[in-house]
Amino acid sequence: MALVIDAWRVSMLRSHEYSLWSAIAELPRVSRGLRGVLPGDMVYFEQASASFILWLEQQGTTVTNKIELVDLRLRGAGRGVVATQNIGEDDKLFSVPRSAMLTIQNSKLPDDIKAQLKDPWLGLIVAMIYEDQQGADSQWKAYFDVLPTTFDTLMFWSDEELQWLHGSAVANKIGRDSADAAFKDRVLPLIRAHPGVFKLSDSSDDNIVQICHRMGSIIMAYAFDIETPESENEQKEGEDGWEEDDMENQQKGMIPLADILNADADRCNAKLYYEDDKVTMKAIQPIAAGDEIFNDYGPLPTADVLRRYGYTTANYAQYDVVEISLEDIKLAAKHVTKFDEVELEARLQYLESQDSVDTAYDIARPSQEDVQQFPDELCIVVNILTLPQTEFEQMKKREKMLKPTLSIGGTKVLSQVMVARLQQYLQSGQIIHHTYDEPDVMDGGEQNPRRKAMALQVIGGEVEVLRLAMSVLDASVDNLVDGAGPKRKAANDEASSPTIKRNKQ
Ligand SMILES: C[S@@+](CC[C@H](N)C(=O)[O-])C[C@H]1O[C@@H](n2cnc3c(N)ncnc32)[C@H](O)[C@@H]1O
Repeated sequence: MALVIDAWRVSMLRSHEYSLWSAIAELPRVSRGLRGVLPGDMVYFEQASASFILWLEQQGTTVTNKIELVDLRLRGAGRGVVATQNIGEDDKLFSVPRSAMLTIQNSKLPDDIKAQLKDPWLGLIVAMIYEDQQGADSQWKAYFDVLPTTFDTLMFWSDEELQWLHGSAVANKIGRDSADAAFKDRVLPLIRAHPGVFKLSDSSDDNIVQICHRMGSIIMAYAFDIETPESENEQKEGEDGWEEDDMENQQKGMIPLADILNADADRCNAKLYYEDDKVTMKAIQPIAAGDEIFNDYGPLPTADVLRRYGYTTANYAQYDVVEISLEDIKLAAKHVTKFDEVELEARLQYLESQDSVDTAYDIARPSQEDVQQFPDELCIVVNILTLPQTEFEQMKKREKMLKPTLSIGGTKVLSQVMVARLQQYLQSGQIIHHTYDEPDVMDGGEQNPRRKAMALQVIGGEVEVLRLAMSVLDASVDNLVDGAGPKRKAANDEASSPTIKRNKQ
């Protein structure tokens, strides 16, 4: 099928002219509507898009004339791609040559520096810093001009803003300190050791670490795990007779245009296919004219979408989870059983010896496909922690683990944990003062109302998971009298085998 780059370019330039001029005519109205988007930004945004499209063509990218790059800042989604005509399933949307990808291999970073960068993430960060510093001399200049310079990912939230997420385990997963340490210990010395290469001699250490954070955040939200071309695999296979592990065949890289697609759970309608010399984005279902083209970020909880990508939509709520820690479980077990530390510790040591205890567990929504609301591993832990002493001794002697069907004791422990977790969420203050549909969350002089609204969405989703879990635990009390326990999904029923499953999370 012939892909028509000219039509794409012309259509883009037309739409560029149209949107540029109509935007200028409507500036007072548009800029009021676009929070934080100033008139100068509008022009720069359009120009950067137009240059990017010309650059794609120069790089050998081919694009169907049925799609268009659009400005979605009104709904806080930056740039995106929409269908301008109906698109059929399997239709090619665009192909990007491998030579246009920004990878450490394709970068002009000197080979001796590349050789020192074994970590794919840090390697790509350094390659991007190098290319960005080259300015107009970089192959990717026009691409850098459409990449973001500010972020709403959690890495960039202030401590005060992170308080809005109080209760959610996501606040502990940001990894700012470890990223800082990696940048200071491994990237900074490399950059300082090659002042002629990186052109950052005038920048302070803090400044360079900030640049690392910018590139790291772009990679987190935009990069792909790039599959090695089949031909290279065959070559390698031929050399030593062994097929390489899939993970080893992947490197991190930026794929211009493929990464302009936004994503939303349930609305993914396109997929990237790797070929020897290029990657091709294809429609995986019919797409109607006017519809946005979406990629897939996978089944991520809202909290992780916010952490990694800096936005939230209601569609990810189906994957929301509440993390409960082993510490929370121990406290609740102590309260329910009245066992002393020694007794509880003996059980934990036993679980540890069986490789059957983890530091935290996720409680999921009951509706989540192929995911247990209460993981079997968790059920076994709370059952064993609450087992009467004689039964615990017998179990050890028999060398057989309990079934993962929740016991009365286990259910009580989990109920206690849910109550304790709910209190932690309440301490964020958000649940008390706001509800989902209270628009005043956007007002009240808050410095960053969008961030606050997104935090509220995360907390609201996780509290809903807790509420659903509590109602299942409550309802199971009657069943427990018959020893049935809370219902689990049929698909997971193999887990009720008498031996414990050993898959650590
Ligand atoms: C791979 S990029 C997509 C292109 C991006 N919109 C741009 O203008 O560069 C991922 C980023 O796009 C934004 N994004 C992706 N999907 C979104 C959605 N459904 N709603 C809002 N923003 C979205 C987020 O800022 C995310 O970090």
